[in-house]
Amino acid sequence: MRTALVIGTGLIGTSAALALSQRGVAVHLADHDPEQARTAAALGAGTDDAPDGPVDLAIVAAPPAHVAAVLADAVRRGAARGYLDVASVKGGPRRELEALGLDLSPYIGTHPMAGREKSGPLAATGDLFEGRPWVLTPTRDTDTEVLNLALELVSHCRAVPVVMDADAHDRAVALVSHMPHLLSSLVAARLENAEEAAVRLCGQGIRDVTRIAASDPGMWIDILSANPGPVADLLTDVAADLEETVRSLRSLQSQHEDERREGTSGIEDVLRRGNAGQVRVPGKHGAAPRRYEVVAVLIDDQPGQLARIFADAGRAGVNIEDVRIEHATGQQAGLVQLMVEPKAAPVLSASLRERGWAIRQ
Ligand SMILES: NC(=O)c1ccc[n+]([C@@H]2O[C@H](COP(=O)([O-])OP(=O)(O)OC[C@H]3O[C@@H](n4cnc5c(N)ncnc54)[C@H](O)[C@@H]3O)[C@@H](O)[C@H]2O)c1
Ligand SMILES: O=C(O)C(=O)C[C@]1(C(=O)O)C=C[C@@H](O)C=C1
Repeated sequence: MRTALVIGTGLIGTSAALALSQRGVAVHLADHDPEQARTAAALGAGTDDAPDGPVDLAIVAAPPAHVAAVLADAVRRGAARGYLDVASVKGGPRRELEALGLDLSPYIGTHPMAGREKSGPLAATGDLFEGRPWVLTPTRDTDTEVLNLALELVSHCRAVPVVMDADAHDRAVALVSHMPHLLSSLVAARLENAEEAAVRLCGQGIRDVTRIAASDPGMWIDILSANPGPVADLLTDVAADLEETVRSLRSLQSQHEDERREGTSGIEDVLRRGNAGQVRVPGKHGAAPRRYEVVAVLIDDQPGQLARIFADAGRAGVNIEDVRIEHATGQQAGLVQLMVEPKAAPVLSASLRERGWAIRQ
């Protein structure tokens, strides 16, 4: 692929454009808000000048409700040799396109399983998709050339291609993305009118559970409107689990020992099922989940601290597999948790301690 046109230069469009530009593809940027395309261009994602003729690949990264219209317009203009979209839902946009009666052979629906709770080009990064699944939904009618262009895009973004049927994709993301998003919003919503004395105690647990609740409601209304059935089915099951959990908790308040025992076993069941589900969440680059040891380091909230820790870990010959930062409420300090292979944990702790870092157990 030599040339690409990204239509919709927000978080996802600009992230893909940055990755393509970094791999030498000439990227043109377009958005119904020209300011967004200008910002993406200023970030080095490409040019906001219109291409002279058809590009190799047009990437539509507009909100799901606009995808079919934007794609249809691009196809009618003959903007590219191949077309794809990156919307979080796949069945609805495809059916809308079919209803428009277009030849869909130069089109493939795709969905990168990476994102952020922030929108717009300023939130974009060229490495957003690295190691993440990127779903491709070819049909019998999809041109091989278009499938290859999509695979090239996925490879330039260093993502992992996963081929799926559009409706199977929508059922899968209902489970791993859409239902969890609503649950995150519901948990965060409990904080809206909570007492300040409680809110200021927020630790890492609630931060982990509520990060995605900060996302743009407009985008998520689009996503959920295009996949309401599967999400409602899952939430019905969650609601039944919640009722059962409430019953167990009420039993724990009982005067009778056997009822309390039943309550304990109900709660234990929920927690154990949670453990069993959590270990199935894939690890880095889609590999089997790994257990890492945590080396916790207390840092001052000052510029350059993280870079120094990483450099010191490098000097100790230790690869950091993952990292988490907990900010201490009301203090200029934070706890950095470095996840490393179990063998490397004592080596890293000793080496960082030697270099003056405060290690916490
Ligand atoms: N945010 C995520 O985590 C995520 C992850 C994977 C896929 N997606 C999908 O990627 C797409 C873009 O999402 P985003 O998070 O980048 O949103 P965003 O709000 O950051 O960007 C969307 C951009 O599309 C532009 N736009 C809106 N209507 C348009 C139109 N008719 N023509 C041209 N441009 C138009 C907006 O001006 C904006 O710049 C959506 O379809 C979304 O479902 C999002
Ligand atoms: O990490 C996030 O912020 C996301 O919300 C990303 C996420 C997800 O649920 O994993 C959200 C929607 C997209 O369609 C794909 C990815």
